[in-house]
Amino acid sequence: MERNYIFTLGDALITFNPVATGPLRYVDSFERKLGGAELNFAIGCARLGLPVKWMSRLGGDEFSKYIYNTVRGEGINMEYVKHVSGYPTSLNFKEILENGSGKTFYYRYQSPILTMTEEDIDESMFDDIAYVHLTGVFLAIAPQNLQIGLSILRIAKAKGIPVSFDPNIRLKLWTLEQARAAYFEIFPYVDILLTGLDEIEMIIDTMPFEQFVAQYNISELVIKDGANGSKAYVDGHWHNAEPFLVKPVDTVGAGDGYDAAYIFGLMNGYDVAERLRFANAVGAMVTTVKGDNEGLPEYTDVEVFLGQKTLVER
Ligand SMILES: Nc1ncnc2c1ncn2[C@@H]1O[C@H](COP(=O)(O)OP(=O)(O)O)[C@@H](O)[C@H]1O
Ligand SMILES: O=C(O)C[C@@H](O)[C@H](O)C(=O)COP(=O)(O)O
Repeated sequence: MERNYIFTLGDALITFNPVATGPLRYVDSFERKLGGAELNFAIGCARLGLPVKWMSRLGGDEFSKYIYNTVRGEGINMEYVKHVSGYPTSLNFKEILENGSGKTFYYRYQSPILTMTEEDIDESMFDDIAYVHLTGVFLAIAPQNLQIGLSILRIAKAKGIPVSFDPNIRLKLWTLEQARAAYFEIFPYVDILLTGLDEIEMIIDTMPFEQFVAQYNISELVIKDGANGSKAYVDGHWHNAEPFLVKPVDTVGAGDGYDAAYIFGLMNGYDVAERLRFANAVGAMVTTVKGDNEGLPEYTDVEVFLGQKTLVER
């Protein structure tokens, strides 16, 4: 069987984007949108043209139907998405400031994904998988999710499937100590670590990056740094990539889009410099559109952004 799919799993959110910037308490209207770190990643992959499977659980409410139809419309494989009744879709209200930076206010107590167990993971599910991508948001949502994540990673390791991981640290969902304990169980399975600069510093504290990757046998440490661009430590060398100058309106989702773009680069044989440049472009593009995933580009949009192609508009 051909291995061509990317596999990810996580919780979907209905994300309410404020129509005005500033403190949430003064915002009286919101736009109903879609979120969830791994789902944003899956949409990012699908828009770039990569086959992707997103595993999840959806409730039986109206929001879950909207999510199902939207995700299906993006062309994401939903073989491992099931509806469960009695669990309402989780909500996320965003606060956005003038500079596009955001805060998250979760209403996420009984997510449908709490019904997922280790028994839902089966070796045969990975026969056609080329890459596995997990993030710390899934791990943070329920205590049993670490064991689910580890089962997936053990299968990936046994089958030689490369694993990427984004800690996506969310201290509104768990404590730093809980997060670190889980991450250090995950790291030995990780090939490509995609992380924010501030979060990797929180996780490994004063340990030098080079020592950390050697200790956990991580082949690529990719560090995202917002408006400063990104860098990677690969094969014993650091590679820096300049940021693109954009006017951000909503920075939430840039990291998820970056991850999808970086994996796209790997799957298409880009060298490190090309991967970083391509992913920087996608991250920057995401910040220019309101919503976690509305700014995720198709491949042609990136070519246009990079000046490699001219679009005929009318
Ligand atoms: N304001 C910005 N200007 C230009 N590029 C940006 C901006 N914000 C994010 N990016 C791009 O998106 C990437 C991911 O954003 P970042 O905020 O660092 O991710 P995360 O949310 O995972 O911490 C950055 O490394 C950069 O390439
Ligand atoms: O899944 C969540 O809890 C939050 C996501 O919906 C959120 O949009 C997100 O993860 C964005 O992350 P970023 O790409 O690091 O900004």
